[in-house]
Amino acid sequence: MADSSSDDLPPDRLARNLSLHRACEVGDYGECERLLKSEEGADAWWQDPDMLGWSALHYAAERGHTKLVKLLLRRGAIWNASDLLGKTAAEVAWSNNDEGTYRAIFDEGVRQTLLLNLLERRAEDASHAPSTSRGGTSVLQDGHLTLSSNVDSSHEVSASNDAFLESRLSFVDDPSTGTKRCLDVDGGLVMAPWETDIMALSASLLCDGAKPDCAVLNVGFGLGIIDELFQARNPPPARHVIIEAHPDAIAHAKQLGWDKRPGVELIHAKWEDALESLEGDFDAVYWDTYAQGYGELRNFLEHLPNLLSGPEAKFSFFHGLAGTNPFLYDVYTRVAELDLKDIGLVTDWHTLRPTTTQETWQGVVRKYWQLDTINVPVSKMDQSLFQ
Ligand SMILES: C[S@@+](CC[C@H](N)C(=O)[O-])C[C@H]1O[C@@H](n2cnc3c(N)ncnc32)[C@H](O)[C@@H]1O
Repeated sequence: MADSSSDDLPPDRLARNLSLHRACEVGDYGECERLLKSEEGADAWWQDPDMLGWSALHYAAERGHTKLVKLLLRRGAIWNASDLLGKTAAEVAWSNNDEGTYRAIFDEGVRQTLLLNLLERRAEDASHAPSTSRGGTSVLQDGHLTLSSNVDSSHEVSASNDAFLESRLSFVDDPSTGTKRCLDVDGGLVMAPWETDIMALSASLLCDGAKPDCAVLNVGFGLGIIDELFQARNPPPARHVIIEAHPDAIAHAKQLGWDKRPGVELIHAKWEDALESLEGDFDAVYWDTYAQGYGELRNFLEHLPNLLSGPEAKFSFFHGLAGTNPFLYDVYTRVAELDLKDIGLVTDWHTLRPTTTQETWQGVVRKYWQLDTINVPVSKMDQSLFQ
């Protein structure tokens, strides 16, 4: 929630903010316009700490006043502000089956996120903000989306790719399957067997129908689950490149013999560095790293056109961005789709209902996945560009 307790506000401003909330509740568009217009007006972003942290947007969304929702968004309402229970206005609309209002907030979220991504890319050289997707709170801390959260994970290694790569990993028994899982130094789950179904779907979306002597690139070894799935194909890929940056993950891969498998090239480097010298015409490319967020995925996309072998080549990635909040997850799905379109790729989303149990999260610092279904993408060059 925005940091503004009622005690901090002068009484007249507090009164105007409360009036705005009441006007939003009853759908008085004219009164809202009046309150928001004047220089001394109400704050569209203000959240009432005495009312569960609701904002004017929550009230307007709850009552289905779509036109008012749009007005508030134009006048500074925060599209992804959550109340004290963690609910955004869009989720309130969704729970009322109000698709129109949900859509209005969703569109604004996509617009703002794309804009922020663009600005961030321009400012990239000046400051490279740390970000998280896997491992960190699903509430992103990278400036793309800032939703208040009770969990402060900024001190954890998953908040910075460099800090993560300098810290130790442990490969330990997974309590739900007995096979291995990989944890970071803070107990963040880097990779675990519950994701095997997701990896299997991704591998089959990428490789079904590929030519027998295909070339695949996997970024991020983790437990090597998707790599095993690529190798299990008949015949296995003629060329199988794995880029992995963490020394402990490389050691684990070597222990499993990945450095000696025929056709496999195990590259110990950050993908950001490895791609500079990687010769590649890949038929399938998969991206799944850790302690990186949407900004890094977007940077990776810029390399994709050079990596893909041609119109039939495919790309996929682990979409865990905002994996604890269905609304933000939807926004990221759309933003990724638009960014992929920007580089000439068309994306199909396949949904999967992953199975997790209580044991999946035993001994783990945070449950980074809490949604019922995951969106698994497969992208291919827009065929209409070749006609
Ligand atoms: C979630 S795991 C990948 C899991 C894998 N898909 C599997 O099936 O087991 C993420 C991996 O990405 C690696 N990684 C993190 N940052 C990286 C970077 N900048 N470049 C390359 N690999 C990176 C981590 O060390 C980790 O091994």
